[in-house]
Amino acid sequence: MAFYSRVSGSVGMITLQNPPVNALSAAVRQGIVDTMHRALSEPEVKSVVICGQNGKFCGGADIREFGAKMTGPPLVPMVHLIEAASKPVVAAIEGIALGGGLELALSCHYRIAHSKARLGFPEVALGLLPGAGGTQRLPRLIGVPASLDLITTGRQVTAAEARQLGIVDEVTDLNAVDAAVKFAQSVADKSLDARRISTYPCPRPPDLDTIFERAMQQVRRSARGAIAPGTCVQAVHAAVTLPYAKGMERERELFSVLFNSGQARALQYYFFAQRAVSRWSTASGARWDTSKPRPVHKAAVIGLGTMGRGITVSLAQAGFSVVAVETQEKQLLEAKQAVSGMLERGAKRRGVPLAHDKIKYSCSVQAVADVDLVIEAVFEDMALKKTIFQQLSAICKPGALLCTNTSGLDIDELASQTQSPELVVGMHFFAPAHVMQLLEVVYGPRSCPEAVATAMQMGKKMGKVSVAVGNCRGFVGNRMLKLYLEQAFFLLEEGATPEQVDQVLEEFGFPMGVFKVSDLSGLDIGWKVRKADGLVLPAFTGTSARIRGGSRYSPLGDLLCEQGRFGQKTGKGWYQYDKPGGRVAKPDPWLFGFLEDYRAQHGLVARRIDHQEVLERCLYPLINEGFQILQDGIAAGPEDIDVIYVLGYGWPRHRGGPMFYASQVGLDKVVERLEHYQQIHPDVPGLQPCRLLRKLAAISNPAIHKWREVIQKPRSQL
Ligand SMILES: CC/C=C\CC(=O)SCCNC(=O)CCNC(=O)[C@H](O)C(C)(C)COP(=O)(O)OP(=O)(O)OC[C@H]1O[C@@H](n2cnc3c(N)ncnc32)[C@H](O)[C@@H]1OP(=O)(O)O
Repeated sequence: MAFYSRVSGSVGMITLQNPPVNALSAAVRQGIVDTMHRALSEPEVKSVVICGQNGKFCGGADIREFGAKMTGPPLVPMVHLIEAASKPVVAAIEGIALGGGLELALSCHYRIAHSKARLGFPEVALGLLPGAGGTQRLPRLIGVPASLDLITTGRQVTAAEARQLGIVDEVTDLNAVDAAVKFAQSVADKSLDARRISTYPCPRPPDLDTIFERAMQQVRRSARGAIAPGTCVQAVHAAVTLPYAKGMERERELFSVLFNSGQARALQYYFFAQRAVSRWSTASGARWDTSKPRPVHKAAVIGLGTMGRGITVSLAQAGFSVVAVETQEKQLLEAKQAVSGMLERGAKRRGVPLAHDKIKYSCSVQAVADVDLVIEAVFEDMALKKTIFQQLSAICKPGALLCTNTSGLDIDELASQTQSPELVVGMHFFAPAHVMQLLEVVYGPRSCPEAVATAMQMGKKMGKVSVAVGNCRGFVGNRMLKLYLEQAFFLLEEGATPEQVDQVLEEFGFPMGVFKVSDLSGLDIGWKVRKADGLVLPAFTGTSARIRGGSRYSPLGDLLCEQGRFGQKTGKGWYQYDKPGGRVAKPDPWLFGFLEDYRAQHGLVARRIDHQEVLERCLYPLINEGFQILQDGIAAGPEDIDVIYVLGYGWPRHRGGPMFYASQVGLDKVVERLEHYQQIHPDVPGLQPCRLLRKLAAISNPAIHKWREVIQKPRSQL
C-alpha cells in the first residue's frame, strides 16, 4: 500500500509500503493513485513528495505478481497521472530506484537522491524492458547512447553517476526525504512546463543510425540468444523516431512480446531460484533457519595452485585474515606474486582498497593452528587429501571447520580421517575461484548443521551464491556433466563432428560447446580421473574396447590424450590452435581422419545426425540425471540444480536452467525422447528415464514449483 501524510502543512507525503523493497504491487499502485488524487484535491497542499518506507524508494514492479492475473491500476496511467499533476511532485530516492521504481521517479517533476542510492533499469535481466515509459522518458532526459547503455545492460548507477547523467537533480548525504520536503517547498509555486519529461524532444545525434547499429551488434554478441536486449534497443529507437504517444504504444507492443515469452518466464523463475537457494535444507533435515553459522575471522588455504590462489584472493577481498600455505618455498613465492597481481587488478577494477595485508604466507602447515576454518585446495588426489586432513585434525584448534575444495571426491572419506568429522564439509569452487560466482557446499552424512551454515555464509561473504548439496560422486554439477560429456563422445562415434556438436550447443545459448570447453579446461584432467577409476585400458580392438562395466564407453578422449593432445595448453585437442596456449579453436583435419579411422576400426558406420538429435542426446540425459539427483535427495529442489548449471556451467540464463527447461519442453516429451534413444542404443548409459522423472511426467507435467510436493521426503543416502 501507500500511505499519506502532511508535512509542514503544505507538503503532501506519499510513502510506499511493501516490504522488503516497496515493489509496485496492485495495492501499492492503488495507494499511489488514491493518495495522489487526495494530495491534488487538498487546497493547502502545494507540492508532493513520494518516498519509500525503510530507506528504500522502490524496487520496481512486483515480480511475484507477474504470473497472476493483473489487478489494480496499471503502471502507465499511474505515471501519467503523476507527471500531469498540477502540483510539483518530488521523488525522494533512498536505497534503490529500480525498474518501475525509476519510472515512477522519472514521472515526478524532480528527483532528489541519497548519495548511497542506486538507480537502474534491471528489467532486461528479467527478460523485459522498462514498460512504464522508461524507454521513452530516459532518452529524452539523458540522450540515446547513455540510455541504450543503461537499458540494454541493466547496469545500476550510483547517485553520483545519476547526477552526472542528469537523471537526478540533487544528491544529498543527509536525509533524502527531509531534503526532498525542503526542495518541494522551494518549488511549490514554480511552473511545471519544463519539468514533464514526456514533453521534451528526444535528442537526435547526427550518427543515429551508427549508434543503433552498434548497439544491436553489441547486444547480439553478448546476449547469446536472449531476446530482451535487442528488443530494448528497438524500444529506445522508437523514442527517437516517434512522437511520445506513438513511442509509448510501441513500448507497450514490445513489452507485451517479451512479457509473454518463455524467456521472461525463465528469467523470472531464475531470479527467485537464485534467492531460494539461500534457504537451504539437507537430506537429514538441517535447515537454514535453525542452523547458526560459527564466527570465522581467520581462515587458511592449503595448496596455492590455481584454485588455492583464487580462493585466497576471494577470502582476502571479503575481509578475512588468511594464512596461505604452500610447502615448497619456490611455489610459495610464485603463488605470492600471482595472488598480489590478482589483488591489484581486482582492487583497480572494483575501486576498493588493496587486501595484501590480510594474507600471511607460510611454508608450514603448522601456521594454521589458530584459524577458525581451513580450505584445503591441493589437487584431486584422495591419498594426498587424506594425509592433509589427518595433519589438520591434529594441528587445528578445537572447533575449527575443515573444508576441502574438491570437484567430486568423497567428503565422508576425508571426514573419517579427522577427530571431528562433523566439522568437515566440501567447498567446491569453480575456476577461476575469485571470479566465478558459484560455490557448491557439500555436506557429508556426519557434517553438523552449523558446519553447513558456516560454509554457506562464508560463500555469501565472498560474494558467491552458495548451494548446499549432498555427498555423491561429482556432487550435483559434475555428476550431471558426466552424462553430457559421454553423449557428446557417443555422437562423435556415430558420425558427428566436434564443430557440429559445439555449434548446436552454442546456438542453444552455451557460451562454448562441450568440446571447446574441454579443450579450455584440459583433456588430461578427465583422463586422470578415468585412469584412477580404472576405465582407461590398454589399446585393443573389438566390441570390448567400447564396453566398461557392461555399458557402452567411448575411449575417444583417452586416445586423444595418448597422442599428447590435451587441448589449448598443448595447442591441439578436439580442435587445433595456432600455438600451445592459443585461444582460437579451428577445426583440425587430423581429427576428421582420426575419427574416420576409429569408426572403421570399430566397425561403426557414420550417419547423418541432425540438430535436434544432438541437442536432445546431450541435454536430456543430463536432465534425467538431475531428476535422479532429486530422487536421491542430493539436491533439495530443482532451483538448486538450475542455479548450479547457470552459474557454474554456462547454461543460458534465459532458459532458466536444465530443470526449468525440462518443465518447458514437457516432462512427458523428455521421457518419450529418452525412451526413443534408449530403444535405438540399448547399451548406452544414461538414457533410461529415472523413477521421479517418470512419476512427474505421468501426473501431467506439474508446474516446477509443485515438484517438491511430489519428490518423496528425501531419504538420506548419506
Ligand atoms: C510495466 C512493467 C514495468 C516495469 C517492470 C519492472 O519494474 S520489473 C522489476 C524491476 N526490478 C528489479 O528487477 C529489481 C529486482 N530486485 C533486485 O535487483 C534486488 O532484489 C534488490 C532490490 C537490489 C535488493 O537486493 P538485495 O540483495 O538487498 O536483496 P534480495 O535480492 O535478496 O531481495 C530481497 C527480497 O526482495 C524480493 N524482491 C526484490 N525485488 C523484488 C521485486 N521487484 N518484486 C518482488 N520481490 C522482490 C526478493 O525476491 C527477496 O525476497 P525472497 O523472498 O528472498 O525471494
